[in-house]
Amino acid sequence: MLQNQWISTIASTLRAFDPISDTLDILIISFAFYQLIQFARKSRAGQLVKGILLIVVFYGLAYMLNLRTVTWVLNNVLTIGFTAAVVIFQPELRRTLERMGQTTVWAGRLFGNRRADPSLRGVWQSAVVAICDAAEQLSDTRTGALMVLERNNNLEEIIRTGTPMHADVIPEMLGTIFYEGTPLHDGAVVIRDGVIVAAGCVLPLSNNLEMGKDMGTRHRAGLGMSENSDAIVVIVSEETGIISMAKNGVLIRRLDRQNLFNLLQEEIVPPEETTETRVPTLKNLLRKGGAKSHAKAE
Ligand SMILES: Nc1ncnc2c1ncn2[C@@H]1O[C@H](COP(=O)(O)OP(=O)(O)OP(=O)(O)O)[C@@H](O)[C@H]1O
Repeated sequence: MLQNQWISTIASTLRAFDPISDTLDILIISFAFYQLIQFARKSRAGQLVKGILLIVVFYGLAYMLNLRTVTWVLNNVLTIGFTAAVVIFQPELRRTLERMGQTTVWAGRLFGNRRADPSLRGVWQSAVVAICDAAEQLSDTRTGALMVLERNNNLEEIIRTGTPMHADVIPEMLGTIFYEGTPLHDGAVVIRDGVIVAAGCVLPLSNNLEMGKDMGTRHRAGLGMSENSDAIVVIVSEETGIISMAKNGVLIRRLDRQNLFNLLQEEIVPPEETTETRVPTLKNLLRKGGAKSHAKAE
């Protein structure tokens, strides 16, 4: 009897299946679950998600066995727990939403993706050479350094914690900033569009428990910055002289000048302008539109 009921339910569900909208439905839900699992795995919310799943399983069992009081308690625990989780994991959720908002290449270009702006290619190319030269020299002299290379995520809040400046990226300038004893040597330098825009900046520290004991707070700050934004961070250890690069919460260690150059070239230097990349950005169109109307007015 129960079996027949199940079969007729499945049959009616299959009959109502719309290949287009239902496939889309399944794909969206699968993607959402995949993102949720990724979020749980990457953040400290992993244990919490396991706990919630356990409560959901108990809730299902209690419901099937018609345990009314247990069902009522678990129902309330889940409702309150969900609200509490949103409050407790607000930073992680915010970061995840910000990551989702990070534009794809095309959308990025449309809204003015600096990473793909060919007009910055020259300035970034010489900045990358200077950063590599400086990192090598600082490593030789065991001078600690922290350099944040801004990409698409705006680092205005970080810049505000330091001293604003506008200086070309040259090895001598970086060497002077990080020379112990100078007022700006503590903290990080922020480089935007191939120009040093601030020094002595305070970065968010990473909570990563897997970081080696041989790494101090400088590395923790560099890693934290890369977890909280799409910036690339170059770190020179004061103790060991080891050069590292942090990207998306991953630290690549023991780089020599050539390795660092190759990585930065790939990550930071905008590609050469070709007919394919010559896509008008919304920003440029607005700028051009503004310039035209300005010219007409004159
Ligand atoms: N939150 C932060 N933001 C920016 N810079 C930081 C931050 N925390 C530490 N630093 C930088 O790191 C320096 C101190 O780091 P610490 O002494 O822990 O590292 P260390 O022992 O020199 O090791 P290593 O350089 O190998 O990481 C500070 O002087 C400062 O310049």
